[in-house]
Amino acid sequence: MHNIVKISDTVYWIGTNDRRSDRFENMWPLDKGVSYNSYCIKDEKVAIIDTVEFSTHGAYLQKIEEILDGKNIDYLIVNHMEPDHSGAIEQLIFRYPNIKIVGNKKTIGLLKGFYNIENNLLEIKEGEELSLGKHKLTFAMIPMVHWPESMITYDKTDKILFSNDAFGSFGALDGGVFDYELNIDFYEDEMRRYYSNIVGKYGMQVQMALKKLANLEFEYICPSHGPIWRDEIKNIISKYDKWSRLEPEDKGVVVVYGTMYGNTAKSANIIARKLAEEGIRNIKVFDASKTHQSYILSEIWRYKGLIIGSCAYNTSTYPAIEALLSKLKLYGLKNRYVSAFGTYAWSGGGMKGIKEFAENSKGIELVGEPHDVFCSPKIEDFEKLEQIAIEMANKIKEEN
Ligand SMILES: Cc1cc2nc3c(=O)[nH]c(=O)nc-3n(C[C@H](O)[C@H](O)[C@H](O)COP(=O)(O)O)c2cc1C
Repeated sequence: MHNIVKISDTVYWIGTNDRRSDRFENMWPLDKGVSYNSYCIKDEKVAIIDTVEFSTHGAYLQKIEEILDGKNIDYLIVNHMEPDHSGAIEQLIFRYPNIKIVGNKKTIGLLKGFYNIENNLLEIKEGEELSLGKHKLTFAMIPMVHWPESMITYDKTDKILFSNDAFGSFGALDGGVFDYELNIDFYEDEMRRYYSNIVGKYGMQVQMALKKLANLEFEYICPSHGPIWRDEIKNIISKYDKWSRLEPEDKGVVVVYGTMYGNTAKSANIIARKLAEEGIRNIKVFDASKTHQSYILSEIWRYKGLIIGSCAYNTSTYPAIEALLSKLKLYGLKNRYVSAFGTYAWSGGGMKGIKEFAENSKGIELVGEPHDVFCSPKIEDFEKLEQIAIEMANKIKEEN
């Protein structure tokens, strides 16, 4: 068989890679692509778990045809209805008209909504079992991770967890599919980016899902994007636990600023240099207009310290910083130290949004005295900006 990956004797990865789309959800950059993972269990009965994004359905159907070798598909299990996974359902039904679609009550509503599908449905409930012959599958609901119909499928026989978007990552699968075949650092970063961008708002629901998983014994986690996890299962579960509790992973500081003419950037550089002199080794500096929010959010999820700067812009915070703050508020960022700085030329306003965010968000501690620089930083500003860095560094160093 060509380009078909076996997880066990009868379970296959039949996903596709997308290196063509610029953005995921038309928003998050896909510099290194993304995979849409689908799986096939070929037992007495044949089940497919999720499909792929529409644009890759050609390669997908070809793989299925090769694996089936003339057999029919009995079930399509729909763990998630987001179109990057449900995008080839219509094509699958067209080729295999007797296929029964398995989902929960909410899946069934969305099948009608997106594709006008109402027939040949099998509604399953939490804990119910579906037998394929040797393979016994059970289902658990993980609502709002990150859609209401989200569920996971567990293969009791081969101890495989089909985890839906949980534990998924950006990044196409460049040959390697299993974690032990890959450079894990890259996918860990892409998993953090996926988590913070896509799932970040639903930490509480992820915590509930993790509690359900704790009762299952599995040898493989097969998510809907990115690598299949075997050797790194403990590691990725512990990362998910941290991220969903909004606990930082590492000591370090993100410095992010919004600037039109570079004066706010000067202040950011002064702060970053002082952080380094104070012994902070992980310092990530971003111009919010240049680096996509996707990457900045990911680093904010990683580190405990966050220093935000903005020039005044029409009495308010610079739009690129405002957009970032609005995401942080929506996602409920907490357990962070935050400092503020700004630049202005008449009545100010750049730091307004940052201070409001730091003062009004639960679990955020404002560190240091926010400092607004008149036009461009001068000697008298340097000390105040450096003081912010010193106080932030002290807080970070106090952490275990
Ligand atoms: C379009 C525009 C709007 C501005 N709005 C304000 C404002 O509302 N209040 C203020 O004090 N300064 C305002 N400024 C001045 C800038 O904040 C100031 O020049 C600052 O030094 C710019 O920093 P930067 O070099 O980092 O862009 C504005 C400047 C521009 C170009």
